[in-house]
Amino acid sequence: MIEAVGLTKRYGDKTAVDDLSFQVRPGMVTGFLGPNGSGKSTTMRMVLGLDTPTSGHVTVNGHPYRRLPNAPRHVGALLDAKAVHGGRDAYRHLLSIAQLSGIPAHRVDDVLRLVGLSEVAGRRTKGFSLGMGQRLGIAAALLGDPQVLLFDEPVNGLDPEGILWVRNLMKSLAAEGRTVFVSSHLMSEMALTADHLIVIARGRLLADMSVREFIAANSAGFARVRVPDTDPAQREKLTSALTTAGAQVLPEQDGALRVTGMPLPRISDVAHEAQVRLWELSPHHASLEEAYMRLTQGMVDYRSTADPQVGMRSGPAPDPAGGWAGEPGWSPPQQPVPAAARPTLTEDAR
Ligand SMILES: Nc1ncnc2c1ncn2[C@@H]1O[C@H](COP(=O)(O)OP(=O)(O)OP(=O)(O)O)[C@@H](O)[C@H]1O
Repeated sequence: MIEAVGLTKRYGDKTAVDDLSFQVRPGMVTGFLGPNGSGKSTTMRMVLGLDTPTSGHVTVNGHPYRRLPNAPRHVGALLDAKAVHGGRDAYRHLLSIAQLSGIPAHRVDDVLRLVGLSEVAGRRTKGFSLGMGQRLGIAAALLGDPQVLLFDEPVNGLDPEGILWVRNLMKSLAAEGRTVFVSSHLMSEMALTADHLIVIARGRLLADMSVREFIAANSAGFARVRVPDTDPAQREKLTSALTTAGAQVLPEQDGALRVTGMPLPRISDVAHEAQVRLWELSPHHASLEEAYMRLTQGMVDYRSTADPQVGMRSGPAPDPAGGWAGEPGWSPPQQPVPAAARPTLTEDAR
């Protein structure tokens, strides 16, 4: 268990982490989300005793990291996979960590096997690809067979097979009763991996709840409605009838309509009364990515010039009723969505 109470870190005028309190419990994967520069890495560094809080405190299994007896046997972390002595081979890199931490040497072979690097154990790490470096970093985190694990962006640079492997690894570590705290920018991946979410922005806590509760609380469901493509006038007619009846209607790029503020049976009735035939009337379940974008809108410090959120912001305000996104039986998308490349960053004019 990781517990932060009033955790605060200031660098001069900059408050990187601001009065943060949360618990990361064992037996589940807890996702740590936040826009760039929101304080995730600073928080993780304070958990690991690499940075000292300005005020507040954070403990691991009841002790500050620096006072944990034999800390590497209790806590493993992947913070920066590039922070490796490139002149050493993978085996020696891990062996030196094991020796410094009093971990038996046979664990090196165990973790190399676990992460799939046994065959390249004798190769210098400076020739490693980004994905191999991530696997080596994960191996180092697992060396002490710790009960508490922190991973900062563990799927960075991994191919789809590697991403699936990390997902299954996180889940199996949690299923063994370990505490797994993982930050990521890949919302689709978090939806598939995490049970619980801690979301921060500008150093402050925005949400601490299950993935399912998070989506229900931060998204509004909508209906997709499609009329026969052969008759554009029908689309106009339906848009007008639905708007008159109190719904909000937005055109989708593929010709369908996005309707909010009206239940599906009522949409069907309005279409029937307007004598418009429907080819599609389907509920849309918001994704974690959409819910996250809504929650953190206006709280990002950096934004790309070609803003990928523009389409989101033109949508209606969040519906406090939650629409049908919160219905029982909701489940996250099963197909991983390709991750958007990180945009070029420009400082937001605030
Ligand atoms: N050593 C430092 N000195 C001064 N400012 C710092 C330092 N470390 C972090 N910061 C600032 O604190 C804020 C939080 O940074 P942090 O790296 O924790 O965010 P993050 O959520 O991990 O970001 P990202 O998702 O981009 O990795 C940023 O504005 C950053 O510039």
